Amino acid sequence: MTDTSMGHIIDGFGYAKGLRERLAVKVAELKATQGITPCLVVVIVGEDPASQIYVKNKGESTIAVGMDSRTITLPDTTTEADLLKLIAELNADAAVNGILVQLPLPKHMSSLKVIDAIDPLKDVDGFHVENAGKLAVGLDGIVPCTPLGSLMLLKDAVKTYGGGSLAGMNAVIVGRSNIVGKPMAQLLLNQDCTVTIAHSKTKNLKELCLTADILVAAVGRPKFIAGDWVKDGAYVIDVGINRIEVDGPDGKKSKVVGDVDFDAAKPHAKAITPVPRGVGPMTIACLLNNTLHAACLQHGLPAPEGL
Ligand SMILES: Nc1nc(=O)c2c([nH]1)NC[C@@H]1CN(c3ccc(C(=O)N[C@@H](CCC(=O)O)C(=O)O)cc3)C=[N+]21
Repeated sequence: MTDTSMGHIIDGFGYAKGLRERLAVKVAELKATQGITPCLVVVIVGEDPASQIYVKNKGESTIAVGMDSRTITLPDTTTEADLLKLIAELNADAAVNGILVQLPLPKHMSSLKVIDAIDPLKDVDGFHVENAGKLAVGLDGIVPCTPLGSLMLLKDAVKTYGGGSLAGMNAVIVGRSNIVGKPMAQLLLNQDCTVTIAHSKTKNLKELCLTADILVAAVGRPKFIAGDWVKDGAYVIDVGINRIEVDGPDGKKSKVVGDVDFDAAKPHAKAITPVPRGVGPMTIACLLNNTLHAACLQHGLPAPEGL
């Protein structure tokens, strides 16, 4: 590749580190001026080892920015009624500012019902219908962490490498989940992008992707987006976190890859997020951002600005 204005790697890890540092300053201010220490409670049901790693990371990052962190681990055999009862207790506990119930939940529970039970003001995932609805109609609410973090990276990259705003860009989002695809579409629409949401039934997906100035991959399938699906000069945001087995020097080992074939896509892209160290660390940093935001809302204080 001779064109040095292409293939920039978006440093999500570094951006997230900076965001966490700025959050730590705001948390210290809130403590000093209001005597409030934001508290995040993470609830995990079952013993899925991958989930436990994320939960441990979340807890450590929460403490590192000066917030209080509690993790509640419940057995797989917990009933939905028991989980709803716990959520009601956390809703009523004034010391708790944010509640995150780790997904997916065991099959015998309805995640919609569980999320619906969380006080929307404490819903730091931004998954409650009230927060989803606010985002859809353009009211201030809590915005889901992964789309929020993705937007921050995208705005920064377009500013750095494109010189302008997102207005008028063609955005194609591959994936229509409530957690990433749909809220990402709302955020990009609010930025005056022309947004298309693609999914498993979309016809001519490759051709559609090739129209994208902004391509967001949130399908959950390793390397699903091939290099020749990326238009030259596009901004590529890879939301996928897929653990795959690869051959290492001493047998099989596990590795994390995205939904985009990074090596093949990079020469086409203006800028692209890697996996790991792209969107993932931003998800955690935005969770802390949302916890601080939630604590402010609950105390009738304005949301922190300039982060
Ligand atoms: N209610 C709920 N909210 C969530 O936000 C939520 C959830 N449930 N369930 C599980 C998924 C997964 N998730 C990740 C967050 C950060 C990284 C992350 O920081 N990954 C690093 C390391 C990846 C690695 O090496 O394993 C990276 O991408 O660089 C990964 C995964 C949040 N989730």
